[in-house]
Amino acid sequence: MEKIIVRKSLGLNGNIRVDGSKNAILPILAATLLTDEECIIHDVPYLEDVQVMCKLLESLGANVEKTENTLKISVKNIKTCEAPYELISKMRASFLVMGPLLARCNSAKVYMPGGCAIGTRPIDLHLKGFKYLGAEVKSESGYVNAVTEKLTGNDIYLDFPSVGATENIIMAASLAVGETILENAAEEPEIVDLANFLNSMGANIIGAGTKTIRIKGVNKLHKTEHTIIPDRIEAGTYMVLAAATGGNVTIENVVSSHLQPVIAKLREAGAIVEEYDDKIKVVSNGNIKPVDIKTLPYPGFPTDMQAQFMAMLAIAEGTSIIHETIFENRFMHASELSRMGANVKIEGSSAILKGSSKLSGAKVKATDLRAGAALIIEGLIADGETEITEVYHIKRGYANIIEKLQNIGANIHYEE
Ligand SMILES: CC(=O)N[C@H]1[C@@H](OP(=O)(O)OP(=O)(O)OC[C@H]2O[C@@H](n3ccc(=O)[nH]c3=O)[C@H](O)[C@@H]2O)O[C@H](CO)[C@@H](O)[C@@H]1O
Ligand SMILES: C=C(OP(=O)(O)O)C(=O)O
Repeated sequence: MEKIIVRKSLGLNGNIRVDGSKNAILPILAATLLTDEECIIHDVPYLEDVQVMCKLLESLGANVEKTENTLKISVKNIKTCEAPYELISKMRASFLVMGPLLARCNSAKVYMPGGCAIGTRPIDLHLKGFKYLGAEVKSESGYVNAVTEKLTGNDIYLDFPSVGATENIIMAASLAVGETILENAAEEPEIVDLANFLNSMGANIIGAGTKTIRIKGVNKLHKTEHTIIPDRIEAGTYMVLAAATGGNVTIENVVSSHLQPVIAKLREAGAIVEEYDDKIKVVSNGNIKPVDIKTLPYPGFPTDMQAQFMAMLAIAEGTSIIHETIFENRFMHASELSRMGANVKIEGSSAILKGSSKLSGAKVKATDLRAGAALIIEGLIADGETEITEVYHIKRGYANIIEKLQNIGANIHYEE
């Protein structure tokens, strides 16, 4: 069983380049199903999730060509409108093929992506969107079946600004007849990247990045070439890691406007954060001040950075409170961090952290992707050695993380 071994490594120093965004490329890969022409995608992060999505596209009829950091995808013909269980069940984002399949073939059968360690993660808002666009949607045992004569634009209000539902609806509405107005849409930068990708294929989408998105359906989408935005969560993870270890690290290939809540909270915690055009430098003496955090939809503080901050705040001089409002079960990392000496108590959707400077390495388990990142951060500031298992979670979202951290002086490696 593969493990990550981490030893205390303070004062990390150097540069790290961030890859293209996982959460941007996954919907964009799904969107390639909307055209029979070739899509070329640059700055591709070769993550486990990207490999799964490519396999899923291939199972539906895509021809996928990989070269260094670039993917060429053509889906001349859709072979089947049924997305297989084995691939859909591997990750949540696989459900994003439903909107494109429905738009291109007028029918789709997709297995439920299911819940996961961070919450139940229902898909009701995606399905509500398809129904409003004129599809007949049936949830059968374990899968969703949807058919339509032709999708038709409509006004859709999302009860919650779900990232995935916004993406699925935008993709489906792009080839619908007439206009769709999506209210209370998610505003994440990854939504903007998807809309830019679709517009470059000939779609007519305005308002992405705001709460109201207008999509005028077009008859056909065509070939395109697109570069994925930098991964703000990967960047944020390295920023926290630099602050927690008392480092001096420059993170390259970042859009600092995507990281404002993370920057603000790091500054409150005592780190110096300098913003440049496409770089951010984090300098810290390792003395962390307590801060309170509340996760919120963008532009609020991202839930995907909550675990990493918890790891850092474990050594703060005082009490911090973290309130998780997006997922109902996203504190699985708390008990793993406690094994290393973090003083954290969970009360409903809040975690109360009493800073403790005494952390020591332990055998711990990555319960999900960001939990895994948090354990790496904790391992770098804890005395002795930390052994992290279930590292496949970490590989879902961080390409070459071990090499990147070794390059800035971290004592970390894989072990079989
Ligand atoms: C691949 C990808 O982009 N993943 C991101 C995406 O996930 P994802 O798109 O799954 O997240 P959503 O924004 O949809 O989910 C947010 C909340 O809405 C709920 N919900 C969602 C859909 C639905 O139909 N019904 C419903 O109740 C979810 O259970 C959750 O509690 O946004 C999350 C919130 O920023 C991030 O943590 C994930 O990293
Ligand atoms: C929760 C995450 O991703 P996903 O939605 O792909 O599970 C994440 O990136 O932290």
